[in-house]
Amino acid sequence: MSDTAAATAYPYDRAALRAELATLDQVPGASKPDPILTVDNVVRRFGGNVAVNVDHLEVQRGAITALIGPNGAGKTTFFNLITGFDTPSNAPGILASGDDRARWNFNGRALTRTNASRVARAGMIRTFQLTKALSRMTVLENMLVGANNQPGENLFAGLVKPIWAAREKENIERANEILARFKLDAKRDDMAGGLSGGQKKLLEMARALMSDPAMIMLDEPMAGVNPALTQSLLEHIQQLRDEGTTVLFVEHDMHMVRHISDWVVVMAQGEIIAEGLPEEIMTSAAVVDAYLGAHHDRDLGDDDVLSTGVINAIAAEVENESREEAR
Ligand SMILES: Nc1ncnc2c1ncn2[C@@H]1O[C@H](COP(=O)(O)OP(=O)(O)OP(=O)(O)O)[C@@H](O)[C@H]1O
Repeated sequence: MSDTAAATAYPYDRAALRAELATLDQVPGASKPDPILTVDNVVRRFGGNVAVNVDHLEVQRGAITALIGPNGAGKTTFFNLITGFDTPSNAPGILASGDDRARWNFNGRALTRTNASRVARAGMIRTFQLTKALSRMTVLENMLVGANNQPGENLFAGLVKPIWAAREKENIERANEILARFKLDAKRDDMAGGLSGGQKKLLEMARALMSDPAMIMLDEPMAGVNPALTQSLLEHIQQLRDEGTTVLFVEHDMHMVRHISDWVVVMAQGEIIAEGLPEEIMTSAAVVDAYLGAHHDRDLGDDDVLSTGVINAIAAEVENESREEAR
């Protein structure tokens, strides 16, 4: 790409995207210039425990958005809901119009309460905190499971050998390309069960790309990855964004959050309590005070800083500020 093309290739040019994000209100539920995902009124209860209670969230197309928050904040449950692996607790048809209050739209399509395989076909693909690599299949076979044009998915195509064979060939070629990019090509015929934890994470991300998603949702991509593979994972995520894929990821590793995200959403006790640019979310005076108290010399990159107490302190701080502004 020429320099001029790169400079005008918004939203995939990071500097332009960042500049646009910097003009936004840094408040929970902030409107984005071009949201790929919009979520409203999503509630999930487990008995008396409200795990997720998201009023409104917009995820900017083409950006890397980090979803952070302490253990039990509701991040994974939120991922499960949006991707059809779980269903909201709001009763459908609660409005007089018979409309479902919980709703989310992705890439121009209503996906509320849509099952996981349809969500995947709509272009929203997720990975899991604990990798779901199928250990008794080879690496290549795992990749083929990720293709969303598998012959078996369509009875007609499955029965007609030429269509089946052509698709399989196409899928194998694509799998080979992606495996090479992730430096897993040498492992192609090995059982996935024999890969290291970090390689399984890479395989999971590689498999997610088989269906060419518009948005990839990564649940703790760095957990269990050794330092040697960390850099490689970071580069893959940034490369995806640079190619136009929207990335939404949950992560406890604050160095990673600060290093690669364009926007940060903070969740606590099921709610979105703050949103903003990474440097502002992690260094704004209110947040630093709330996180660190007297320890101003400490780096917010430290994982342990994100304790529940600290997040609750931020929530209180944000609430106080909005109350003062309302006066
Ligand atoms: N299947 C379940 N049954 C009962 N409670 C659940 C279930 N899944 C999650 N929860 C509860 O919902 C809340 C949110 O959990 P969730 O795993 O979504 O948080 P999280 O932010 O992803 O945490 P972590 O960072 O530790 O992964 C927690 O209180 C958790 O105990």
